[in-house]
Amino acid sequence: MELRQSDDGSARTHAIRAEQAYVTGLYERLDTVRQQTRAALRAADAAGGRSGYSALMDREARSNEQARRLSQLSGVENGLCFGRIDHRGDRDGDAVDTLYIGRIGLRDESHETILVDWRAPAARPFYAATPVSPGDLVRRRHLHTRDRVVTGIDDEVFDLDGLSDTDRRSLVGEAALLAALRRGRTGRMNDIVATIQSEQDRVIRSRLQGVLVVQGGPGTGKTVAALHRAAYLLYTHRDTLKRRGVLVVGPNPTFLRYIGRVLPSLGESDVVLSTVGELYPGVRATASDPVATALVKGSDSMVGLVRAAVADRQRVPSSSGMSVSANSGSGDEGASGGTRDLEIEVDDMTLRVDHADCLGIRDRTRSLRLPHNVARKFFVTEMLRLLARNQAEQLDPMLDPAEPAYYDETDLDYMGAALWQQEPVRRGLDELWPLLTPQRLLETLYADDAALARVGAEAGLTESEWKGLSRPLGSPRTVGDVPLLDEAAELLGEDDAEERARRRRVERDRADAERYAQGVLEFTGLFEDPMMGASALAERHDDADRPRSTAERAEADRTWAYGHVIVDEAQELSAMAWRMVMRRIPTRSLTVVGDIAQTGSPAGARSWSSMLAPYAHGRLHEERLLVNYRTPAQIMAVAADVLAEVAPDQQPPESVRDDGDPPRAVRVGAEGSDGTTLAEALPRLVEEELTAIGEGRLVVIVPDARHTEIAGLLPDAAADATPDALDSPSTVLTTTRSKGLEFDSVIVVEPGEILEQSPQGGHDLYVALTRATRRLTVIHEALLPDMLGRISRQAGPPLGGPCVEAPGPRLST
Ligand SMILES: Nc1ncnc2c1ncn2[C@@H]1O[C@H](COP(=O)(O)OP(=O)(O)OP(=O)(O)O)[C@@H](O)[C@H]1O
Repeated sequence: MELRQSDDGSARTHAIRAEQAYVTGLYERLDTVRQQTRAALRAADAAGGRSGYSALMDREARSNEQARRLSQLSGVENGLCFGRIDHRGDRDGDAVDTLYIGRIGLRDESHETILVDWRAPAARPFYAATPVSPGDLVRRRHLHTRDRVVTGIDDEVFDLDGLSDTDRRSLVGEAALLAALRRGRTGRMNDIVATIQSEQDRVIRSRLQGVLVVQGGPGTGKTVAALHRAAYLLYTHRDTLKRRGVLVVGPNPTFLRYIGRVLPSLGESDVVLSTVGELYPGVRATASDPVATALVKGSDSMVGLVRAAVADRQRVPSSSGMSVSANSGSGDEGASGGTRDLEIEVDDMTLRVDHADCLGIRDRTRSLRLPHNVARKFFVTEMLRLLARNQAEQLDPMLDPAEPAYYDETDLDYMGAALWQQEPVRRGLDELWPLLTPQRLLETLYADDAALARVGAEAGLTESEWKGLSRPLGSPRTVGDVPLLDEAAELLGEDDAEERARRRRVERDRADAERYAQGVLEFTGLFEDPMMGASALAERHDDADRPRSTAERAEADRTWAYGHVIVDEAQELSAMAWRMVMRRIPTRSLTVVGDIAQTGSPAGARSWSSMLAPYAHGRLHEERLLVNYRTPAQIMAVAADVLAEVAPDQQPPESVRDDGDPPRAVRVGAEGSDGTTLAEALPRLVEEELTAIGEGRLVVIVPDARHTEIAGLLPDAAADATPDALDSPSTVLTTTRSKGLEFDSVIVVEPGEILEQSPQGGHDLYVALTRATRRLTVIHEALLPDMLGRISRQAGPPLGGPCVEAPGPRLST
């Protein structure tokens, strides 16, 4: 496209006008495509033709595809086109070849590309070109738009000689990146599709296979790059990933809500977002364990513990009246009591099975190496046979057991089946080899100290370790329990007879409903209407088993194998959590995003290779992000001092921004202040900071133990870590809950206490200090830790008021 300077305006104005004309054309085309898709959706919904369940499924699939396309087209309204690249070249004799880059690809009526999808290979130079290696790019232009209006342009010129005189005059310099970074925060992460940097682009376009680790300090764009990678992979490997889906694992529901808008804005909504605490279908765990317990539950000795817990429920009768645990399988019955025969009272008769026979059946059942619930069928059948034989002997003592007819297996099976209907028989056998859910297994284990001691010893736990697991029945489930549930589910397996029966029932009911609907249509005379079929009518009244999207099916299925998994804040995952995640991705196609320097969980990672090598089978590839796009340099310098103390081997990232306000320290309630208490000073400080940031977001980050107290001082701030907490202008969070988030203003309360609160306290403090995009204040009664010396030095000498502060808004007294 040739830009011409008009007589009545600057070259820039003219360039914007020209871009506006192009962008208007793109929106017109978008409107047309939307109309066409809407019509296709209506047609798919109304399609008649074959009736029956499979035809219904086909129709649903077509309709879902059109609906997905329509939602993609609606998601790209804002910032449809955000850039253009001019290649050196002479296609059609032009001096430059121009491509426009946007959120989706568009073609005009004659199938010429008018907008290139940002994920397409042709768009790559827009992100990858640098002044050092520009390839054949002459210029990269960012287009800024509001609604459908072009409000500005930014150019980066790689080859001035390649531009015409007019083009050169129209160059504008405002850096698109910095403009994006300076925007006030809204509590929701935005996509960065217009300003992806080349190191991030490498991450985004890395190949699908293998384990990609993205290590980077705070604010380096790990999360946002990982989300763009999800969109890129879905675009590039649509066939594979459409069937298997993509899972994004984040640290908590607030974080998931924070990032929740990015993928839809990139036209991808069919992705499962989950925390570790929600990864087991039907479970929503948010509570956490004390540090020592979390450490034990996260360690891989839990593999042995869960295995021993299952074996502990495969019992033989004992003389102490309770069933004897028999973990060893050797026949040595352990400490719980001596041996006893199985005795069950049925119809005035005591049925008996020898202890040795019970032991033999149990060991044979175990040797099948089937999951516990699946193997139960064998155990029960064998036990029933022996009970039936005993019953036959007692009913007719004259029968000679040596007589062949006596041992007719069919008779015994028949008698056994009748015995299975008797409550005492069921109860007796259930006690020996119960049908177990993972939840029941763990809850009853935690509530039974004797079982914990047995099972803990078997798994090699110390007394204090297994005692840390003890808790009463009905206690809230913790996030650390979820990987153990998953582990237990693997060992227990499912007896899927019920599910198969359910499906048969659903199909039968659907056929009934269709027959009934056909009758209704005939009765009402509507059967001649081509828009109305019996299956469609039946379906209107029953959509319980309607075909669901890949994401919906994946989310509901514990054994679903995803096509790709992205784990964010991955340093927090314990060894047990990794086992759970890896079960969901047998192909090991993963993106692992995190920062070892920010590990706060006692059971989290200290090194990527030690955590991931066992799974990666040599296919571990690491990319590093080194530039901090969030935290201005002055604030980052304070955080870097903390990092140097707590993890001297880790490098802090370099800030791209130096435009924040100087960080400050405010001392209250002690020497150096006028005695103002924290309770008086904090609400005023919050108010001042909110005024200073205008429309943005503020967080007060507190030591774990003081969350309730400090939330009580700030009634207007959101304090529960609910997903919508970030909709409020101010929020009170612990460091754990603030992971991955960012705020215009951050107030850290009593950093010394955060430092001391756990062995990982220094890392927590580093996380807290790096959440700020503009302003950081530390408020404290106790002396500041030495590692925060810079903030007090920056603050200068005490002013004699309640606070010691650097330039910037002062706390009014
Ligand atoms: N290329 C970019 N263009 C515009 N904004 C960017 C870019 N890269 C990162 N950002 C912004 O920088 C901020 C930090 O990004 P992000 O949260 O992804 O960092 P992170 O590495 O995950 O941080 P942390 O480890 O602290 O969670 C976000 O606001 C993000 O939108």
